[in-house]
Amino acid sequence: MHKKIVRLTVSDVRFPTSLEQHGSDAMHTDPDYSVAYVVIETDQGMHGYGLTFTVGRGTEIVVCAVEALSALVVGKSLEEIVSDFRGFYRLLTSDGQMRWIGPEKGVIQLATAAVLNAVWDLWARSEGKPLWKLLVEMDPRKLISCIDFRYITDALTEQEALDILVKAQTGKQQRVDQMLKEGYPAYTTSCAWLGYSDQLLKQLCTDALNDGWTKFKVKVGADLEDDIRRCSLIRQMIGPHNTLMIDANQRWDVGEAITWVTRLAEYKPLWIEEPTSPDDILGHAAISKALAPLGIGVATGEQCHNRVMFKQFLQASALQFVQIDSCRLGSVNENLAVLLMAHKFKVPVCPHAGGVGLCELVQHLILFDYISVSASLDNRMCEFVDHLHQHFRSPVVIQNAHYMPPKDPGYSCEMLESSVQTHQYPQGQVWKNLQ
Ligand SMILES: C[C@H](O)[C@@H](O)CC(=O)C(=O)O
Ligand SMILES: [Mg+2]
Repeated sequence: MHKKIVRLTVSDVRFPTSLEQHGSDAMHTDPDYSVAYVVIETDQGMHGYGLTFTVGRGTEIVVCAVEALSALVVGKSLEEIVSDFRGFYRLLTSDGQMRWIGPEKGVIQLATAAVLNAVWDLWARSEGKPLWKLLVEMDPRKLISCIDFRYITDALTEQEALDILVKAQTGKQQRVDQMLKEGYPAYTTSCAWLGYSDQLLKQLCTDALNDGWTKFKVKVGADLEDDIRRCSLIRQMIGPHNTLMIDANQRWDVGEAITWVTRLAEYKPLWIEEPTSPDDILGHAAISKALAPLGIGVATGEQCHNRVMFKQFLQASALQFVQIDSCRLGSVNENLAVLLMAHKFKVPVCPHAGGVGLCELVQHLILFDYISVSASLDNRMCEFVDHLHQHFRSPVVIQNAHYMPPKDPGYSCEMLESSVQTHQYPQGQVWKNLQ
């Protein structure tokens, strides 16, 4: 049946997380976790929900960008879109006038992600499947037809991508069954935001260990003595066999990153995340080379804005862990391209999640990666952050530090209407109360 999109609405929804320093790091000291929240509606009354993540001020600019894109979506039918999803992706990202304010980066790319996430949600709902299942059960050729290969064929051709997907058909059902039983391994960032006191860090780490967590990420980068104290504390608490990662959120220059992380090497971090500017591919390559003898890898991606950047990171051996983000890249379409490139370059994918709704979204992509692309869990895990899940209709389910595959149809990012109303900025009650 034809499903024509007749309306797109977008809301600026913010949560005052900065009040308690949730989400704080060396560069984002007062984040208010927020979303530009998109709802599309068809002439038959079906809805698709999408979002992109932001950290407070500036969300109104993303909202404007979504409004600018809406004319390209409203009036199209879902069938028309998915029969040539690559073409539709290009329509949004290559509009002859709007591409000037990108292309495929910054605010316009965040807005593209929000809109396309809603379209993917609508597609999965219309098929009655959670998104990961829609992807896993899709014919490989159809999947490939959703990806824009422009600018990446020197690293991955369509044929190579197809071969990867076809090869991974073997053993697929066992991996589906395994995921349904055990879930996908996760790590937690919730214990050690930069603004948390040592006392809170200890309390949260104790709780997390009791809940079965074995992999922990700590924010670093503002003050070396603080980092030494906090890393030493957390390493003592988790013991030598659990995994520690550190995240500097782009705080350092290249040389400074190498010196600083070398000082933290005794705490045996698996990776240093975002050591320097997210655009500095050769800088990341230099850091990777310098830290390799210490057994520390470089992870990045939460602000890597498109497949072309990821291509170069991979070509330059500038990262050892690919951190896809469901809202930074151009939705599922562009994430598929990066998952396939990472597989070709043999680099594990450990997605960025957290924020508002990022865990809900990215769990679908990493399940697809395991079942249909990588077929491996080696050195792989997905971030989890324990904030704001109560605002979603189908929140993530974590069991024994694993993401359990979502069962509800769609892409899991429909928010509760009451949460949207009370947190709209600036008119929602939560914000009125703070004035
Ligand atoms: C501002 C965000 O909370 C950021 O610190 C998240 C992040 O870097 C991560 O989860 O990794
Ligand atoms: Mg990070």
